[in-house]
Amino acid sequence: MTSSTSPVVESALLSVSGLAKSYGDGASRRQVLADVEFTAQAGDFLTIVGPSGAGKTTLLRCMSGLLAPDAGETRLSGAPVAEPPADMALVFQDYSRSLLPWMSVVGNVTFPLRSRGVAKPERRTRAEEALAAVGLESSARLYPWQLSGGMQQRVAIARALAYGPRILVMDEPFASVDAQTRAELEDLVLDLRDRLGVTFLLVTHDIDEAVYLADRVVVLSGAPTTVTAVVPVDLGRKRDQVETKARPQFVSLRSQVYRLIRAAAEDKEAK
Ligand SMILES: Nc1ncnc2c1ncn2[C@@H]1O[C@H](COP(=O)(O)OP(=O)(O)OP(=O)(O)O)[C@@H](O)[C@H]1O
Repeated sequence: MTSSTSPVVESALLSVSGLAKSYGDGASRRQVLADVEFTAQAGDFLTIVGPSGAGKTTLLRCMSGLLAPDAGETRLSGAPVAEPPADMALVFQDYSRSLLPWMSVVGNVTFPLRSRGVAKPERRTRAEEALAAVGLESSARLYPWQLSGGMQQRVAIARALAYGPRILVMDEPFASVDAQTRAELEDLVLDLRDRLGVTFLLVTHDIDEAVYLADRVVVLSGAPTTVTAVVPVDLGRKRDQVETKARPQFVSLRSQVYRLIRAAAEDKEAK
C-alpha cells in the first residue's frame, strides 16, 4: 500500500491510512479493521467489496467521523476527519427510515440544511437543484409514502447532494430496490459523477454493481480487515447496462473480483 508521504496520498481528496477498529473489551474484544489504507482522487468512483461481515459498514463509519477508530486516520482535502465533514455526505441502504414521513420531499431535502444554518432562500434553491439533478423536480410536494422505493432513495440522494458535498459515501444504497430500479439508480449516480464532479465511495455486496460503477474496486479481506487488492476498472467513463456488461473485459474483471472475495472469505473461515 502507499505510504503516507507519497505524492498520491498528498494529492488525494480522501486518504485512509492505518485505520484500525475493535469492538468489545477483554476476552470479548474483536478486531474488525486492521491497517486499512486506500486513497480516492477527486472525481473518482470507488466501490468497496468484501466478504460478509468484513467490516465495510464499520469502515465507512470510521472514515466519515461517525465512529472513532482505535488507530489510523482519514483525511479529506488534507484535513483530518474527526466528525462528519461538511463536504462529505452519507447515503444508507435504509431510505425508508432515513426520510421523515411527515415532511414533504422538499421538506426532507431542506431540513438538514436548516440545522446547518443555511438561509431559507438558499435552502430552497439548493433543494430545487438537487431534486432536479435526480429527476424529482415535479415530486417536491409529495410525501415519502406516496413514492416508490426507488424514488425515496432518489430523495435521500438529493438530500445528500443539497449539502454540496465533494464526496458522497454510500452504504449498500440500492440493496432494497428491484433490479430494474437498481439499474436506473446505478446510471443516475454515474451521471451525477460526470455532471457534478462529485467523488463517490460506494459499498456493495453485488460484484456486477461494483465493477459496473467503479474506476477502481477496493477489495477487503475478512476480519480483521485490510485491503487485499485495488482493482482498476479500465472500461472507460461511459457505461451501458447491456453493452458494458457483455464485454469480455467486464466478465474478466467480475471473475477477478469474485475470486479475490472468495479467497478472502476462505481465509477468514480458516482463521
Ligand atoms: N457496535 C458493534 N458492537 C459490536 N460488534 C459490532 C458492532 N458493529 C458491528 N459489529 C461486528 O463487527 C463485524 C463487522 O460488522 P460490519 O457491519 O462493519 O460488517 P459489514 O462488512 O458491513 O457486514 P455485512 O457484510 O453484513 O454488510 C461484524 O462481526 C459485526 O457483528
